[in-house]
Amino acid sequence: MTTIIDGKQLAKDLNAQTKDRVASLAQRGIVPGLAVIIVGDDPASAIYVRNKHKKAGQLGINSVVRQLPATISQADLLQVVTEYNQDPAIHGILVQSPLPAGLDEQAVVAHIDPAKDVDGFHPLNVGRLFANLPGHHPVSCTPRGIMTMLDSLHTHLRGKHAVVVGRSMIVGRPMASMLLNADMTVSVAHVYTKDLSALTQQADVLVVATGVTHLIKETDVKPGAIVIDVGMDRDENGKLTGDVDFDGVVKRAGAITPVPGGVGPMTIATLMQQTVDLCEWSEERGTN
Ligand SMILES: Nc1nc(=O)c2c([nH]1)NC[C@@H]1CN(c3ccc(C(=O)N[C@@H](CCC(=O)O)C(=O)O)cc3)C=[N+]21
Ligand SMILES: [Mg+2]
Repeated sequence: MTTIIDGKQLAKDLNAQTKDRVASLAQRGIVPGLAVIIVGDDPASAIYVRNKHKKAGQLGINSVVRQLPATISQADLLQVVTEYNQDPAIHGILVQSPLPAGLDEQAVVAHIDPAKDVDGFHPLNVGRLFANLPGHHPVSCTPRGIMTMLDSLHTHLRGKHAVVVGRSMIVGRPMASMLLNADMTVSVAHVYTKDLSALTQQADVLVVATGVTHLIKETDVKPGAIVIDVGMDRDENGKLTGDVDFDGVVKRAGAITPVPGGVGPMTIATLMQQTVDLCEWSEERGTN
């Protein structure tokens, strides 16, 4: 029997925990604050930001959405980040990706106070994850949410083989680091990988984040494998689908995430979790 990993339900469970933590903070007069900066008027980004804002409100997080024109200068954008860096009511800052052409996204991310870097994209936090340094630090929300999904299966990961397909800064690379930090043997595949299928067939845990619709078929998967689909692709009818051919792979996998209703909802729930983490950590340090 194949386990369908219910990302919606897991997100609900995680959000309930986050809401409890927010309530405990409220008893001490503390409200976690999240600043979401959105530049330009990309309609998909607007929907994502609205969803995050709505979820934050439901959990008692104070979310501030700052809509900026696509014509804003790099210097003015950095100044907005500075403003939130200095605002004690804000614990997490997120700059919605992608930024319009002409703006330097890496420079903007590097300008965020690492202690408020709720996406975990700041180079300092990327380095902390890569080095597996001890202590509190934010990490990329999608792979962290995937680790929570893996935890929910209560399977032994140590020494098992994880194959991550995709090497982006947001998913593939931090995912590989987290799986390595969980004592897995990790392979990272990408667009230049030769004989991808021979590699993916060795995976006990297979994470696919390529943006290539239905790249992974039933015969690419080891029987009983855990298959995590990070794809958010549109099929020929405009319907959301993944990088994994779910209908085929579900026959062979031990566990699999659907799209939609898998990794996506967990990403948002993890963002909320990490906003509250940042708030609690700043309280522990006494610096906010
Ligand atoms: N700085 C930054 N941080 C982000 O975390 C970030 C970003 N920029 N830019 C855009 C991407 C995209 N992203 C999604 C999160 C959840 C769903 C999600 O909940 N998806 C639902 C379905 C949504 C639908 O039906 O369209 C699902 O998979 O079930 C989607 C997309 C976060 N992003
Ligand atoms: Mg999903």
